[in-house]
Amino acid sequence: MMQITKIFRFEMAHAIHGYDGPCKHIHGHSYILHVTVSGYHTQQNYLPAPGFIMDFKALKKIVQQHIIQQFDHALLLSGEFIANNPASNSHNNLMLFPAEPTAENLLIFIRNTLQEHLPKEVHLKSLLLYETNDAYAAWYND
Ligand SMILES: Nc1nc2c(c(=O)[nH]1)N=C([C@H](O)[C@H](O)COP(=O)(O)OP(=O)(O)OP(=O)(O)O)CN2
Ligand SMILES: [Zn+2]
Repeated sequence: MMQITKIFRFEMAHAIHGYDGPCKHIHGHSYILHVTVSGYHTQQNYLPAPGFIMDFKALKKIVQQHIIQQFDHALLLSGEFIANNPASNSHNNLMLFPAEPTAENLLIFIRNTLQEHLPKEVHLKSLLLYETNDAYAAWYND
C-alpha cells in the first residue's frame, strides 16, 4: 500500500445554527484541506511507469473542480439557519448546505463527493480539514 496527499486552501464563511457561542453568527475561516488517496502496488521495488499511484495534478483537478470551486469564497448555511435568519438568504454567494456546516459535516460532504469522482483504482484514505490553526476534523477510511 502506498499513499499520496495533496493540500488545498480555501476561504469560506458559515454560521452554525443551534450553537450557543459566537459561531452562531456568520463568520469566515481560511480552511486547509488534506486529501490522501492510496493505491495498491505489487511486491516490485518500484511502481511501473509513470511511477504514480495517481498523478498529483489529476488529484488536484478533481478536488478543485468538485470541492474548492464550490466552497471558495462561498457562504454555507443550513436551511434551518436561513429559516431562522431570512435576511441571510439574500447573499449571492450563498450555498445551501444539507446540514450545519461544521468541520465534521464538511468532511462528510467532501468524502461523499470525492468518492464519486475519484478513479476506481485509487481509494480515498483520509481527509483532514483545518478550520483554524489549532482546530481540525479528520476522517479515516478503515
Ligand atoms: N467540533 C466542532 N466544534 C466547533 C466547530 C466545528 O466545526 N466542529 N466550529 C466552530 C466554529 O465554527 C469556529 O471554528 C470556532 O472554533 P474554535 O476552535 O472555537 O475557534 P477559536 O480560534 O475562536 O477558538 P479559541 O477559543 O480561540 O481557541 C466551533 N466549534
Ligand atoms: Zn466557524
